[in-house]
Amino acid sequence: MSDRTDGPDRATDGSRRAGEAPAPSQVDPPEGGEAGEHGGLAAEVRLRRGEFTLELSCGVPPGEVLAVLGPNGAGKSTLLTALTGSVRPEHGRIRLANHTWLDTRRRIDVPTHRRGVGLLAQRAMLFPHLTALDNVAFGMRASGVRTKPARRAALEWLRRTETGDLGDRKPAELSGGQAQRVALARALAADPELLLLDEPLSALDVAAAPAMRGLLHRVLGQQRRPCVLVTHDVLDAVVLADQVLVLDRGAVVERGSTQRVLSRPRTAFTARIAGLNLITGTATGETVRTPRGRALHGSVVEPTTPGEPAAAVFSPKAVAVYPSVPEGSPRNAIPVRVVGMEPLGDVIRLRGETDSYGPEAALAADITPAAVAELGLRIEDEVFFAVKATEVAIHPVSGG
Ligand SMILES: Nc1ncnc2c1ncn2[C@@H]1O[C@H](COP(=O)(O)OP(=O)(O)OP(=O)(O)O)[C@@H](O)[C@H]1O
Repeated sequence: MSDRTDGPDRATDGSRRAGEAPAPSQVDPPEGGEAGEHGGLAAEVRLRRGEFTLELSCGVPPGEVLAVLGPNGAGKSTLLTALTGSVRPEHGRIRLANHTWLDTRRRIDVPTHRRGVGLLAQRAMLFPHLTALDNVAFGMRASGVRTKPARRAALEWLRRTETGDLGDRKPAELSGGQAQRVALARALAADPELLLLDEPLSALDVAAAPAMRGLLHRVLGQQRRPCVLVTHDVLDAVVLADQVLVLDRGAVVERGSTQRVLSRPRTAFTARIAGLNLITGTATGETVRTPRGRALHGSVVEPTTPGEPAAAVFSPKAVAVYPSVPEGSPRNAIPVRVVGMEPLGDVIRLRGETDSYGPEAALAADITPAAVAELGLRIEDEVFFAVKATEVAIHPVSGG
């Protein structure tokens, strides 16, 4: 994600100013279906940028967080620009509860400053000449709230973001983590209908990020707005999101509850961020047969139809490493070339590549330093990654 360019000359990061009602012509009677019915977000967009096309639909019920994940260039920022209104899709409809922000068929396109979007970007982008308190009060002041009540409300938001004692400080006197908390208070104080979190922790150092993640968890848990979180960090999705949507090349490749998507990945990208091994092929009973004719035996965790695309998923912890095919063992034995070794807590993560299983067969095994030493392992060694069938979960690839 790139930094947002919304400078401090824009009220509340492009949010609708507090108390400002949406334009009456864009207020629709409630309609059935999707998240919009419940006051949530319902969006479907098709947006071209040069050679790239983003085409998706998504919904977020009120109070829920949707994490958008995906490799670089997948279209995550583009989705946010469509939601904020800074780029107009060729086709689409975006609704928040009974407000239509975009309907290309009906020629409705509510401008950014009239959409109720609260944005927390990578960097806080506070007004440098204002105190933290006045930064938070700014949106309310700009929409006509008098100084005293605006400051009172701002102080309450600072308290909720655990920065109540920092109200008198200027941004230059705040740490990165403190400034980001104040920016969160500012985004929430604008009373947005939709909260967008654009890599909100990626610019924080390793000490500040976990604390801010914890704060976001508490604050998001208390509020009723739908929230879209773009992140590269799977931990953000695990801690903060109810639902996950994985984008690749402008399309949704996986979606569902965070727990389901990350425990049963369907794509190599999701498996990698979830820290799992994935081999894809076609289902044949309790086996996944790879395009190169290999079979991986496992346990079916979601019913598959013979011949349909299926994934075999297993944890690096379940892998044992052998210098040759383990004899007489009911294990899958996958020939790999060791391409990397790195410490991971008290184990060593071994990275292996195999040509025999398929294009995405980069696999990991977590073994003890003692085992690495005993095997005398070196990069480029040819070994076998062995995994018991009971440790391999088989599920269909379609239907995400
Ligand atoms: N203004 C633009 N004009 C043309 N193409 C663009 C423009 N902005 C983005 N793109 C292209 O759109 C695609 C999606 O970009 P986008 O920034 O949405 O991806 P992303 O998932 O946010 O990536 P990252 O994780 O690297 O931030 C890329 O191929 C990018 O080159």
